[in-house]
Amino acid sequence: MSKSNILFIINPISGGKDKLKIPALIDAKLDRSKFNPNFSFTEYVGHASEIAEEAANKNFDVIVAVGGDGTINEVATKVMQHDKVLGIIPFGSGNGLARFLKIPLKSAEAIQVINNFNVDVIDTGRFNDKCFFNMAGMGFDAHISSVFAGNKSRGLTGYLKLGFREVLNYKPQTYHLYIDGEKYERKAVVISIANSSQYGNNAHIAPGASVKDGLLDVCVIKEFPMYKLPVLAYEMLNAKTDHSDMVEIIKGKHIRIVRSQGDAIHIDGEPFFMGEEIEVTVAPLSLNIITPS
Ligand SMILES: Nc1ncnc2c1ncn2[C@@H]1O[C@H](COP(=O)(O)OP(=O)(O)OP(=O)(O)O)[C@@H](O)[C@H]1O
Repeated sequence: MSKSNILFIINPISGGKDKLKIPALIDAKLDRSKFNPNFSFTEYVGHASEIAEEAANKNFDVIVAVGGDGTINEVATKVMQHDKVLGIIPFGSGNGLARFLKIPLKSAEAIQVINNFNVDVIDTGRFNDKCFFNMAGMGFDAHISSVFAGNKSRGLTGYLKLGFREVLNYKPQTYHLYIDGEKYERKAVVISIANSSQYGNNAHIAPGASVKDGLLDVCVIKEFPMYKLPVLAYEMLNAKTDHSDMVEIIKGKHIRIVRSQGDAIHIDGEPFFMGEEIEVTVAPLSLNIITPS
């Protein structure tokens, strides 16, 4: 069997520590009878996407994102467009997609998953012209993401501090949702469109979501009194939001969202701005990805 050229794209600012040690660890653990490895470190936002595009146009068959959901998004978009294979070494703060796919968070074990080379195919989402792989949405979390983006370092603690500060002033919005022909009007704090079940850090907003069902889960977090925040956190950490009175989940293939004003949205946790109308679709079984068998 001929060896695959494999490129590891490492994001030095994503949440995990010790990324500089990754090349040495890969050198020690990667199965050289299957792979010829190469490494690149990202230097700015969007760089992972440029590196992945270049690698896909050269002779790399497998491209590995070493980072969190944002890095995975940039790399996976190019991998999918060029019909290559994506690998993940989770190194983010949340690692939503990696956790959902049960890719080990310990790097040595994640490298072993790559060595085993079990290639699966999963659904992906579109949010207007942008691809998403784990979760995209709008509302309070997107607002926080856009404020947090100015921070030099990532990490859960800073994110939580900012969240507590902003939550007191945040006002819910009214959204018009058109899901596979049905119309819903909802006042919400957050609208999340879930491909996998979880936001990251084992917070499951859409416990019944599957990346292989050709559907997206529209999760509406309704306005709720602050004292119920711990209840929502408990429900998410225990994957119980499908029975919550704070969260409504509607599955669909084609979703149009109309809101009163353009505002921040997030795509796999990274902030962008979009206008009042957003079209969301699913591309069933469209990404080749290495998962534990
Ligand atoms: N050298 C760099 N300097 C600044 N930003 C970078 C650099 N390299 C990559 N980025 C950006 O960092 C963003 C966030 O990375 P990533 O999502 O991997 O980490 P995270 O936010 O800690 O993880 P998670 O999304 O799982 O919580 C990516 O969108 C990427 O564009």
